[in-house]
This record gives sequence, C-alpha cells and structure tokens, in this order.
Amino acid sequence: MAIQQLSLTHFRNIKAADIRPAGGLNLIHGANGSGKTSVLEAIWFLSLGRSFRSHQSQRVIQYEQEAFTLFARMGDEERLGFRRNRQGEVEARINGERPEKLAQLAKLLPLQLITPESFALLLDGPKARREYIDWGAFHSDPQFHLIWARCRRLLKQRNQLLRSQADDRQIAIWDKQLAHYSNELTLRRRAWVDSLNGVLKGIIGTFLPNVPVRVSFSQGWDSKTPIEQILESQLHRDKQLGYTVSGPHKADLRLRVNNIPVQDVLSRGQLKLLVCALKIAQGVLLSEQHQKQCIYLVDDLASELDSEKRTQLLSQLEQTGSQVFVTAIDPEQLAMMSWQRVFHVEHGQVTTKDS
Ligand SMILES: Nc1ncnc2c1ncn2[C@@H]1O[C@H](COP(=O)(O)OP(=O)(O)OP(=O)(O)O)[C@@H](O)[C@H]1O
Repeated sequence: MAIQQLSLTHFRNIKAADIRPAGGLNLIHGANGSGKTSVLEAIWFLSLGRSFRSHQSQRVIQYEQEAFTLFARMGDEERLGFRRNRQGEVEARINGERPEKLAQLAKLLPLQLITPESFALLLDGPKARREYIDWGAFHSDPQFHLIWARCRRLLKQRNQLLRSQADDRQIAIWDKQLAHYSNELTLRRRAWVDSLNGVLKGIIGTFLPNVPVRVSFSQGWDSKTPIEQILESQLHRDKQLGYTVSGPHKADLRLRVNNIPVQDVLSRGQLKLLVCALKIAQGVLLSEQHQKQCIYLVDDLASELDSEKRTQLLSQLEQTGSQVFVTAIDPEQLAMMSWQRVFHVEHGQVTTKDS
C-alpha cells in the first residue's frame, strides 16, 4: 500500500510539511542539510517508532519544541499517526485507535531502506545479515517469530547455566529443547534463503553481469553434525567461556565471488548495487509470497554510482511497482527517469514541483 499523504510537524528542521506523494517514483531533492533525509526518517519513524540515524529518539524533535507529530494516509482508508514528546511519551494511532502493539504499524507500512550506510550489511559482522534473513523469514512464515523467540530465550538460559557452572545433566535437559528449536529455526531460515536466491539471481545478473556472486546460508554450526552433538561436545569449552559458541545465533548469509568474500573483491559501487539487490529482492519476495508491497526509501541514490548504474537501479525499483522515495542533491543526475512526483526541500520547507 502506498502513502498518499504525509504530514510532518516539528520533525528535525521541518516545522510543518504536508505532501501528496505519487504511488510510484518520488524524487526529493535539495541542498545539503535542507531536510531531504528527514522526510525518509519520518516515514521510517511512522513504521518502526524509531530513527535510522540516531538511537536517541528525542534528537529528531525540532529544537525548542516539545514534541513531533507524523501522519500518513495510506490507500483509501488507512490512517497512521505518531507523536513523541521530550519525555519519551509516545502516542500511536491506526485509524484513530491506539494499536495494541507498535509492531502493527510496521505490518501496515513495510519498508526497505537504502542509505550510504547500508554497506554495513556486507562490511560488518554477521548480525546485520542474520537480521536481514530473519526479517524475510518473519514476514513469510507465521510460525517464525515464536520459534525465534523460544530459541533466543533458551540460549539465554543456557548461557546463564554455563556461567553459574551448573551441573552437566541439568544443562543437557535444556539442550534437548534448544536443539529442537535450533533445527526448526534453521529449517525456516534456509527455506527463506532458498526462495530469496531465486529472485536475487536475476537482479544481481542485471546489476552486476559477469560477476559470479554466490549467496549461501551458513546455519551457525557445522552442517554435517547434528546440533545435539555440537552442544554436547562443546559443553566443556562453552562452560570455560561462559557462553554458547556454536548455534543458530551464529547464522550468516555468505556472499562470495570466486570463493572470496565480496567485501574483499567488489568496488564500492558494486557493493552498493549488491546491497540494493538484496533489499529489492527482499521486497519482491514479500510481494510475490504475500501480495504485500514494501515502500522503498533510498537516501542519496546517486552516490558511488555512475550514470548507467543509477539508471539500472531506478529501473529495477520502478519495475517492482512499489512506491519509491529517492533523495538527491542534484536532480540533474537523475534526470533520465520520468519521476511521477518531484519535491524540493529548502531549509526544511518542502514544496511540490511539476514533474
Ligand atoms: N532536532 C533538530 N531540530 C532542528 N533542526 C535539526 C534537528 N536535527 C537536525 N537538524 C537540522 O536539520 C537538517 C536535517 O537535514 P537532513 O539530514 O535531512 O538533510 P539532507 O537534505 O538529507 O542533507 P544531506 O544532503 O547533507 O544528507 C540539518 O540542517 C540539521 O542541522
């Protein structure tokens, strides 16, 4: 579902803005510090109740103001509202009603975010890639969250027992359950990565032709050995360390070219395209499996990419049929696309331009 109206009040340097985005490609341009990213950040806030730039949510409230307010109208009927004040009090609304959980906002407004920092998905440790897999599996499998949460709790309990040097027999009782949920979780993660690979291959082929990127799932322990055996054989070492070394909490998505990790061989531009391919594939899979469209937020699309690659990326985004918000300093760099709607931001003032 697309955002048809978006209002921001006292959000970063935007005192008040009310925009009507198009259902397809939207361009937001303006000088450095004008407030372009803040518009994307506001959409992110409305879905997830937090920023993608700062852990301190009060930082987004406009200086000298008490609170910020966001509102979005989606499709014909859904209305989402979000307000947060300096004391951290949050008010969320879905069609005028308080949602039971903030996660309901995220379900209505699934987003894919691509920023210059998204490289972290490939450059940092496995945590971000594990979260990437889990986001996909969570949206595609109704059982996933429950199994994921059980596994997490059991691991936490095991680690506590390890630290307190509990009796081996007591730990073995927990290990039985942990092994069961680890296998269930792994099965689901693997199934999701398998479906992802089908979609991803085509997109990578367009963005990076002749670069043989191989994407594989690593479950977090030696795949030839049952997890029960791993937990048992590593118990002594785990006790010494005070935590569980191997298990589903170490799962990863491995991306390699000629068996070398992508971060060691690809250029910055190629890495950016690979991150974009991963995000787009996740969105495409969601719409194929659940007829749910993600909204794509792309901050500073032009950076690191040459003109041909910019065109390819925008065409691929357009082909998803989803709503897309792209920010750019210089709209000329993206003039090859026919934008459905163009917004100009200057000192926090957002105006709609004729496209
Ligand atoms: N809490 C706040 N209150 C008022 N202004 C703020 C607040 N936090 C940040 N700002 C200002 O708001 C602006 C936010 O800009 P934003 O990051 O959205 O710009 P941008 O157009 O994306 O810039 P760039 O092209 O450099 O990335 C900056 O000028 C920043 O100094």
